Amino acid sequence: MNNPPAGPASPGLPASVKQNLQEAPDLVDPIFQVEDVSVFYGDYEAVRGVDMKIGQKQITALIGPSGCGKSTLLRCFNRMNDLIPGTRVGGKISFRGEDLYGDDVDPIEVRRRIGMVFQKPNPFPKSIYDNIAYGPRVNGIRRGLDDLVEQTLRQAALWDEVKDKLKQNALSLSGGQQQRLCIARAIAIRPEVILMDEPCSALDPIATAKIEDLMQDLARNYTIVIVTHNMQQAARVSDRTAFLTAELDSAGVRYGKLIEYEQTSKLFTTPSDDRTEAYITGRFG
Ligand SMILES: Nc1ncnc2c1ncn2[C@@H]1O[C@H](COP(=O)(O)OP(=O)(O)OP(=O)(O)O)[C@@H](O)[C@H]1O
Repeated sequence: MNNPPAGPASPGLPASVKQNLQEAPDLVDPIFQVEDVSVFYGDYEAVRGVDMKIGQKQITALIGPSGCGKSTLLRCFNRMNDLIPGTRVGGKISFRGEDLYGDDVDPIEVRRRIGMVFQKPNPFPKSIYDNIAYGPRVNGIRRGLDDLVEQTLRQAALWDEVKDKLKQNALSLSGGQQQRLCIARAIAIRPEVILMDEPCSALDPIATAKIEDLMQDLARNYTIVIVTHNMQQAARVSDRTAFLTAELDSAGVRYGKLIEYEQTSKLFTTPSDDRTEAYITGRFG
């Protein structure tokens, strides 16, 4: 992160996106604190030495070229990497001040508090209603499910489209509706954080716009961390952006590295590292 300033920035974002870049609130009281985090798949170090803080009720975007470790880093935030055999996380991630990887921490409880939405919509092959009610039922909620389902679908901006077909199979919905249902399923158990791994990459621009609007609504109550390949999306929705890239170490081994982490408005207008500027202007990646 010590490169000289990149000079006058000429990032390749459309003027409409640049005009709307907002100053993010200050990063006080972060919900996650990441200290010197490295992730290994067996002997391979996919991500090396990441330090960052994630703001509460903010949207944080992770961007960077393919293979730089965005999804790997994202999965660290709710211990999804634990589910991949041979994966090891070094360094420390604190969640609300507690070591997320501490011996007494239950990873299932972690994933209840920190939900995840994936690239490809993956509703259960059950009714729309049961997709939403599933998590609350598993958590012992039996009463008031109808209200909870309605409230959750409203929060996910899906109620009006599905209220007359709650018993219909969720797989009959469009891709964009399925993804909003997956977001609704994630928020039905009232998590504190929602992790999103390229949630719009399988969607058309109209469905993408709906998810982006939804994210901004949800950020009033939830912390969101999103991996996206779409820089305009990062610029449109996020408060802070982290740019990662893959570098070669002295032994010629590739590893993912955090290059710059800043307010989104700053990163996309006056990046301080040449590599960030090259990426956001489309000169590499
Ligand atoms: N389960 C795994 N086992 C071994 N190596 C993996 C595994 N998952 C990812 N990797 C490797 O770790 C590195 C980072 O991968 P990751 O998927 O996190 O990158 P990414 O930036 O999210 O990429 P993309 O944008 O293409 O999705 C890559 O070299 C990848 O091959």
